Amino acid sequence: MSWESNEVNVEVDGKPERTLVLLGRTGNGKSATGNSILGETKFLSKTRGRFITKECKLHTSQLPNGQRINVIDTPGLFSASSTPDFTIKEIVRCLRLAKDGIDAVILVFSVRNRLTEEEQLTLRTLKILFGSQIVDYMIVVFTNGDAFDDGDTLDYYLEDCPEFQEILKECDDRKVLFDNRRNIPKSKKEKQVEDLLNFVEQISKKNNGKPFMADLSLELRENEATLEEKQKQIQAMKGQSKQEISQVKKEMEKTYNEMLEGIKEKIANQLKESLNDVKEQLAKAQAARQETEKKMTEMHKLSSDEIRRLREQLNNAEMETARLRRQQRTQRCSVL
Ligand SMILES: Nc1nc2c(ncn2[C@@H]2O[C@H](COP(=O)(O)OP(=O)(O)OP(=O)(O)O)[C@@H](O)[C@H]2O)c(=O)[nH]1
Repeated sequence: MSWESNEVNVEVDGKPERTLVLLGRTGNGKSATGNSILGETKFLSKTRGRFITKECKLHTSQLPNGQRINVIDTPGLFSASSTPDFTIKEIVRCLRLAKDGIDAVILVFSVRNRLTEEEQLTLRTLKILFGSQIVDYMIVVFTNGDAFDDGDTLDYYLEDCPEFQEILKECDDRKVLFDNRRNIPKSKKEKQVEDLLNFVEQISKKNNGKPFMADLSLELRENEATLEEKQKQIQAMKGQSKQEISQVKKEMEKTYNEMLEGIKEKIANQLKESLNDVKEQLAKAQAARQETEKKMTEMHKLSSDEIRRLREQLNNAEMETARLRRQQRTQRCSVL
């Protein structure tokens, strides 16, 4: 229990618990945002040293209205350095942690970091990987709100960042600015969390209370429930022979592994598709950049040639003027 009774007022539609997943590049402030949402430091954020989130983790807090807030922090899942195996493993871990599905996907960006090329393709990647309905659950959090302490605003900042336009348009402009520093005024701390959680409630209403990825989470949970049931059966088989017990154990492990492999394969196929798409988009962007550079070099060469030509013309004209002057002088001398 972290938020005290008079803090963070959110109108809830009765759901006792909400699960939020934080996604974003390493260093954008996911763990720090998770702590701000929970109202206390539960995730390790690299304030000092070089702590990097290595696997999906869940922490929980309770709001004054009794609602539990589960926050899942993730490692940088879509960076160029993450292998597909690692990403699949972490997505499965995240789905397992989100027992009742995901109520909101929080995309975390920092107003202090420029977007990388991969980040610019975030929306495409997420849509291919998780389906286009992901946008109905998305909220964009911009961290390092303190960068605007001198009076700038997020809207003013975004005017200069066309790369965010599509993401924000697709998620109905659900965006919140977070200042994750610990010693900020209490009212500021509460307001940013309240704004975020009000968006979560809005999302739930819009999606008729159905969380995101609920089906896959349910599939995992049901299989885990079967697994637990089988384990109980094994414990109850005390009178049976070792052979019989080992047979049931084997069957149980086989069924569970098959289910897990099925889910992993589903995710792997979608991941492959999204990685190919990212590769293709990056190659296109690189080709376009090379083409522009080539054109610039040609233009530069053309203008250098032009300058050289004009300079030669100028030299010739000067030489001609000098020649004419000399001629005039000679003529004048011969007349005299
Ligand atoms: N001034 C300021 N610093 C922030 C803010 N949010 C995060 N930071 C700092 O940014 C750095 C990175 O934050 P993290 O929360 O560790 O980032 P992360 O995205 O979780 O990174 P990984 O754990 O590596 O995935 C830390 O030093 C934070 O203290 C903010 O709003 N303002």
